[in-house]
Amino acid sequence: MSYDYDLFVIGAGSGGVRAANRAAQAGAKVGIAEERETGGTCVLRGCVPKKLMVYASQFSDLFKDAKGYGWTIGDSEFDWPTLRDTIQAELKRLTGLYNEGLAGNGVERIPHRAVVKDPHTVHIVEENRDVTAEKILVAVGGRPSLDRAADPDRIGIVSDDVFHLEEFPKRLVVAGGGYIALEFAHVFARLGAEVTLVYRGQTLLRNFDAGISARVESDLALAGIRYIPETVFTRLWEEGGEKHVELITGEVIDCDQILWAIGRTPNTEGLGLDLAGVEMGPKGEILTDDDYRTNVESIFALGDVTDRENLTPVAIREAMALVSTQFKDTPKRMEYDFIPKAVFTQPPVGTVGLSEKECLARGLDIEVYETDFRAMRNILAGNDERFYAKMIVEKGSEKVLALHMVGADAPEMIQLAAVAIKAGLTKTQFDETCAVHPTAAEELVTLARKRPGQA
Ligand SMILES: Cc1cc2nc3c(=O)[nH]c(=O)nc-3n(C[C@H](O)[C@H](O)[C@H](O)COP(=O)(O)OP(=O)(O)OC[C@H]3O[C@@H](n4cnc5c(N)ncnc54)[C@H](O)[C@@H]3O)c2cc1C
Ligand SMILES: NC(=O)c1ccc[n+]([C@@H]2O[C@H](COP(=O)([O-])OP(=O)(O)OC[C@H]3O[C@@H](n4cnc5c(N)ncnc54)[C@H](O)[C@@H]3O)[C@@H](O)[C@H]2O)c1
Repeated sequence: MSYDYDLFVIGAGSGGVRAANRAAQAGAKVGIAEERETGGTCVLRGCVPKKLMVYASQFSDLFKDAKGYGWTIGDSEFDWPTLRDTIQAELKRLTGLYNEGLAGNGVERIPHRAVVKDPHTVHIVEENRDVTAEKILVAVGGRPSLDRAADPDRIGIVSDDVFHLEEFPKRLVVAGGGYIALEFAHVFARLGAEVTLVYRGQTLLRNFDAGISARVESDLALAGIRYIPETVFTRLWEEGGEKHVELITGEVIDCDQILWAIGRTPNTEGLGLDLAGVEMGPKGEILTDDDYRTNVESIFALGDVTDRENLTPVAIREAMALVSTQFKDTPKRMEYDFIPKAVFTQPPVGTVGLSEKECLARGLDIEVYETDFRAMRNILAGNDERFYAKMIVEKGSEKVLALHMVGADAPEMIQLAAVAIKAGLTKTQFDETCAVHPTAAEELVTLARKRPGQA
């Protein structure tokens, strides 16, 4: 049987684009459909514009810190439309580069919504035509969730909307306690907004090590962010040019914007997967085996739509493993242990390996080394920000199992520490590595302080 394509990819985000390019480079005939712009969440509504906003927001602390170093800074003023429009122009440039990359590799790009019709057929909705493929890859990602019961009129915004706001919100209320809620709470607070964070749970970043959660919570106060845990929104409304949110406690907060950052939902609604017989989980995530194959032999899925580890580098590595296995005859699998993670709070989080709680739950015999200091840079600045690090070491083997940090440059440090930790290096090997002085990172090769009570 002959098909129009060897591989047809639905969704041109981080995972889809990488799979399409690599499969085409390996000689496959590839098509890719995208209903919005090429690049997907990370490039257009996630990592990239978020990180640019983080950079923009860091200037306010720099201006404050500069005084202690002898600088007199005149009145500084932040202009939201300038930042918003500059970011959008940069994203347009990046989308263009992604399109050029696909074209350069000979991938046929269809700028429309596509849905699955049967195990080898994809329907291009706007063109009302079908294409056939030997293999179909579903890489449609996810979208921000919101609580429809509390917000039936959609008064609140979601992360996608943040990058297009007409006006800068002087008072922002955020629901959530994960990556997105925390990153935006810090960004907006530093850009000058009065921020309130409302979280339904007790422990922020609940899947992280408890040391990180505790430090991230105390850093909210340093940033001037009001934090209300164990609370949810019950009602949102607009009146007199303002937005209002009622909390389950009965308190009403008047504000300019309300941001839902309560998780993401896989984009599988109306995608035809049920017609093709593809199995999905309770959130609508696509279930696959370790080679990204669904229960339907010719249909594959990866990235956020599978709701494993919803991170760009994971989607990209999954795509490369898929192409190696399916199109290059060199089977490969993504390794999910030791995925380094960063949360771009201020100061940011960098982490790799199991949390202390997970180590204990697995019955591992561990030693915990901790450090908590005020970095040199902050002393003259009169800035109370601290650096926290926890290293978890397996007793006996001395292997470093995990490193959890909150502090300036932690995401940059964790990328490199992850190489050593994934390679299975021991605490002694860390200690035998000469320090770089004066840095905060040197603490990682001089960690001597075990938690009190440990031998
Ligand atoms: C605010 C925010 C910040 C983030 N920050 C980070 C970060 O700092 N670091 C990090 O690693 N990760 C971050 N992420 C997560 C990261 O963006 C995702 O993990 C990554 O984009 C997943 O890639 P993907 O290919 O699975 O899906 P996506 O990038 O979401 O791509 C899916 C694409 O499919 C398209 N599509 C959907 N349905 C159809 C259809 N039927 N037909 C055609 N096209 C369709 C969509 O329009 C989209 O372009 C962030 C996410 C958000 C929301
Ligand atoms: N730096 C990064 O790498 C980065 C940044 C942003 C997003 N991401 C990815 O995107 C995913 C989605 O991010 P997210 O922050 O939306 O989800 P999340 O799952 O990380 O956090 C959502 C949080 O909201 C809480 N919540 C749920 N309902 C609530 C309610 N009604 N009121 C208050 N709180 C409520 C949940 O308990 C949870 O803690 C992340 O898990 C991550 O994989 C990564």
